[in-house]
Amino acid sequence: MKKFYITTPIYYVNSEPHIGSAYTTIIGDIIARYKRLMGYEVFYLTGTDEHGQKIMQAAKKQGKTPQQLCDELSKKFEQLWKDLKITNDYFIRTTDEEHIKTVQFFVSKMLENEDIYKGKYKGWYCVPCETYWSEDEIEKDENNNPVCPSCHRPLNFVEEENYFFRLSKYTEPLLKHFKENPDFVEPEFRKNEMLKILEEGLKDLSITRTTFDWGIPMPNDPKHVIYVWVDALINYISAIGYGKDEETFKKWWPADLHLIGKEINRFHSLIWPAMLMSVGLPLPKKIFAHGWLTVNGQKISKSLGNAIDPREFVKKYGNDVIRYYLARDIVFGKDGDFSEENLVNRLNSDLANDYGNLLHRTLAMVVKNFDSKIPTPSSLNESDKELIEKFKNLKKEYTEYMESYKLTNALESIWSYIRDVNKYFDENKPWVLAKEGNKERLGTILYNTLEAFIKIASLLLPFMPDSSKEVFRRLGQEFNPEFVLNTEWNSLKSGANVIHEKPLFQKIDIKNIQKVGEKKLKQEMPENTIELISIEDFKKVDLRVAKVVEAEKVKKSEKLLRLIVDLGELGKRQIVAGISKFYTPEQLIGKKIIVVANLKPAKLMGIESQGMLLAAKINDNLTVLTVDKDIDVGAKIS
Ligand SMILES: Nc1ncnc2c1ncn2[C@@H]1O[C@H](COP(=O)(O)OP(=O)(O)OP(=O)(O)O)[C@@H](O)[C@H]1O
Ligand SMILES: [Zn+2]
Repeated sequence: MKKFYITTPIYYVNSEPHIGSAYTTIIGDIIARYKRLMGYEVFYLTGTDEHGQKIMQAAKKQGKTPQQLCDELSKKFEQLWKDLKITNDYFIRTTDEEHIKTVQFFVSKMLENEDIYKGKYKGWYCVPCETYWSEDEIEKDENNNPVCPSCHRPLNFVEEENYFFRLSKYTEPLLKHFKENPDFVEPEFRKNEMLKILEEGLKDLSITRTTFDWGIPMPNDPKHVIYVWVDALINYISAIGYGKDEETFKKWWPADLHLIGKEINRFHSLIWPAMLMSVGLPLPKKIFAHGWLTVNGQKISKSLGNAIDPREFVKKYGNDVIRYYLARDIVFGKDGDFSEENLVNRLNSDLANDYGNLLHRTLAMVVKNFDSKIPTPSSLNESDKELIEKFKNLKKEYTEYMESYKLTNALESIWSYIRDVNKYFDENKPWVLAKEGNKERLGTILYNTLEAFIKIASLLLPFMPDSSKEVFRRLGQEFNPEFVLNTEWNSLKSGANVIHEKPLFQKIDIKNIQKVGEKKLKQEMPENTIELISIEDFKKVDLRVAKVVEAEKVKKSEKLLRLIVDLGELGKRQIVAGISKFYTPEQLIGKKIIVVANLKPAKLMGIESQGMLLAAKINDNLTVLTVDKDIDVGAKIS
């Protein structure tokens, strides 16, 4: 039997799942169900990533042990996948005893192969991404603080004795693999990003940490815990028995598809393949890095606080509608804004109007003219033959698109056919035939429309499992989409009793909906958690009213302005502020603003800044704080 092994990333259990994590899992489920429909034996894997500093910090914030936090949140992920009817075959947790053993076994092999050495790591680390960054990779924020080039959050400086993986050694073999397997990473533009990194040459990777212990101990030196990404990536083989059940492992490995978000492509397309090369295992066949769901152009994420709870949407619109919307409206591979308006539009026009209504109209006529029984077709004319021919083309197109993961295109093709079937129905005017009493021709048209419909429902099964099953029930057919698709035409059993109930999809008036909107999920990330401070802490900050007396742009900087401000009794100060995108120097001169007067001086682009002005910022908007009534400069703020 043909087999297909597909994986999602394992999700960090630092907070609850959101629509972004659901997106990957739903897309994975669509692909898994499609492959099963095509006769493959499928293993669909998902799970949770539970080690590392990020989880440890989240647990600490909540006064829990990391294990407690992991147990609680991992359950929520597992439950959500059940609620969303995800057909994963296994759910792996990186705190599973078996996984821990496998990771140690894998790393021991890397040690045996002399791919690991001891060294000193000195550089930056992003806890939210659990990623190391070198000095030349980091970015700076407007206050010149180092931030992560991937998620733009603050970085920690790390200096530790670590074990390193000789990743650099695999630059050439990886380049060769990329050249020999041009479809290894998709989409193409994501592959090119990886090639660029490879062409610059890979650096060795620190793969252990010593400053905390929430991780898997290094087998030869348990003071060190294994870097959480090394631990996480191994899940893809530990779940299928690597190192303990050779037969199962051989059956499934190499994976056919690692489905991931674009921000973790480097780990999957470079580091993971190098790790596999190191222990002599074959590489996965394909890595597909999809885009992000965004809100107002920003990534939906737990830590950005714009997370949307998928359960609310499922409750309101149903599982199939969400699945359809995500696959149809967000072009697979690219970023796309998640919008409830667009979702409702898709529901109304594609699902209720084009699709559901066709079944409704046809069944109404079967009830009225054929005593609720599927009629028997008679001889075919040109328009019938064209309908059949067009389905053959659709099936071919659908298979090609689905095989290359062009899910959005596959749905477009199906809808183009649905419009053809609607046209076939309308142009043959069955209501006229009914009036004329031409039962033979009427029966043929209704039969063909329903045959087309059950075929469409079968193609849609991976996308909308509930409504597809419902179509079989309403047409009084045994649920067997494989049979329907493998039968050229006339798969429907005539004489079967149909069920004519309310339409498959109900339209919703966009004006009357109360939007589910953004529901803030619990925030566990430290930088976003509101931390309580005492009044004494607040009093340490000396805030004063100051007047801007001079302002100019800092040469060679897009962001910085140099200001001279008058603080009255405290004299004049020079302040450098990252507000040039929002204010011209002229707009600031004469303004009374708020300044932190007791901040340690710091240099920005070589210019000393002797304080800091206060400004409010959200998304791409910034405003400098001023006073409501006139007051003397130097006035204290409390
Ligand atoms: N906005 C999104 N759009 C599409 N996929 C997403 C989105 N957010 C998360 N994912 C999926 O989840 C994976 C990352 O999982 P992770 O647990 O790190 O979620 P996260 O919300 O991005 O985390 P955090 O905000 O805490 O950094 C991505 O690779 C992708 O598969
Ligand atoms: Zn980051």
